[in-house]
Amino acid sequence: MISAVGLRKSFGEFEAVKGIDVEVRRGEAFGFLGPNGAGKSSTMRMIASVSPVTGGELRILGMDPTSDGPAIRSRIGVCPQEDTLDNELNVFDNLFIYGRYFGIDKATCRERAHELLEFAVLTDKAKAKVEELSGGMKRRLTIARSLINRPELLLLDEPTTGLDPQARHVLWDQLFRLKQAGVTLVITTHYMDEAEQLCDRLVVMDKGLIAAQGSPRELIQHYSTREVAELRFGVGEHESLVGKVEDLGERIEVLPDRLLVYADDGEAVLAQVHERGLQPVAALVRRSSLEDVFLRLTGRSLVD
Ligand SMILES: Nc1ncnc2c1ncn2[C@@H]1O[C@H](COP(=O)(O)OP(=O)(O)OP(=O)(O)O)[C@@H](O)[C@H]1O
Repeated sequence: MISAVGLRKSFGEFEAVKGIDVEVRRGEAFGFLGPNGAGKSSTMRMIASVSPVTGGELRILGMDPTSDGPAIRSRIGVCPQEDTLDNELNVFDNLFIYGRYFGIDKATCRERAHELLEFAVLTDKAKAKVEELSGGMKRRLTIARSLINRPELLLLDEPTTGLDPQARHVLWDQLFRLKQAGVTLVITTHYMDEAEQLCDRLVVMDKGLIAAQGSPRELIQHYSTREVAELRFGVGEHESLVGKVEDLGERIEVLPDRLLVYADDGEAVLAQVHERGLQPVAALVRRSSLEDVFLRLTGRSLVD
């Protein structure tokens, strides 16, 4: 569905994407995970064929965005980071009129708009003004709108940023259903839980480059241990305690407010910590996540 080789994007002197290789296969959910400024949106805009490629090769559905932009855009759906719904129109017309832009005939537009309202659980809001919708409803409508041309490939730029946890889960369910229906999804996110929930494969992006790629499980297995013991001591004590616990794990991370000890058996680490007479203010054991992968690869946290 997408093939990028040495893909680059520059804005003047500044290189936002510094040569990345990506292959997205039909039917999968593929993620670009990375912090703000990593180059995710710049990559998505090139894939959406709305921002010119500066260097390297890019093929979308086998076509070249430089020469085949209109043909590509007619076969993909794009859900941008910011809601771009038309506040002047009601919910139904946001779908109907958008469909007309694609040259779809009125009867088909009407039929699809009704179907999509149902899919987005917004049928009873058909006549409502956009401004009356909650943030979650607006995102669902934006996704519904991006499906009006029955795209094979759907691009979603940070689909759940700014939504509360419940609204995020409803949206994930909507995306999951699309995937089951065979739509290829490409998602950018800086939420590790979103990437873990939705993506079959993902790339971790940082500073315009790909730091790692694979399935969430592969990345965690490759770059982290099974578990992590999180130890919270008094403010300013963490650095000085590293020497007392570093032999307990395969790796240690010192964060401003806690020590992370990476080991396959986190409970055994905690037992040793207590045996050594150390008394953390708080301690817990959890499974490794993509956040740990990111920390290992970049020394930074995903969400700052
Ligand atoms: N039109 C532009 N002109 C100049 N610089 C830009 C432009 N668009 C993006 N950039 C810069 O390119 C870098 C990558 O931005 P991009 O939006 O692709 O990152 P991102 O990973 O999507 O981050 P975010 O999560 O904040 O959207 C940033 O440093 C940004 O300031």
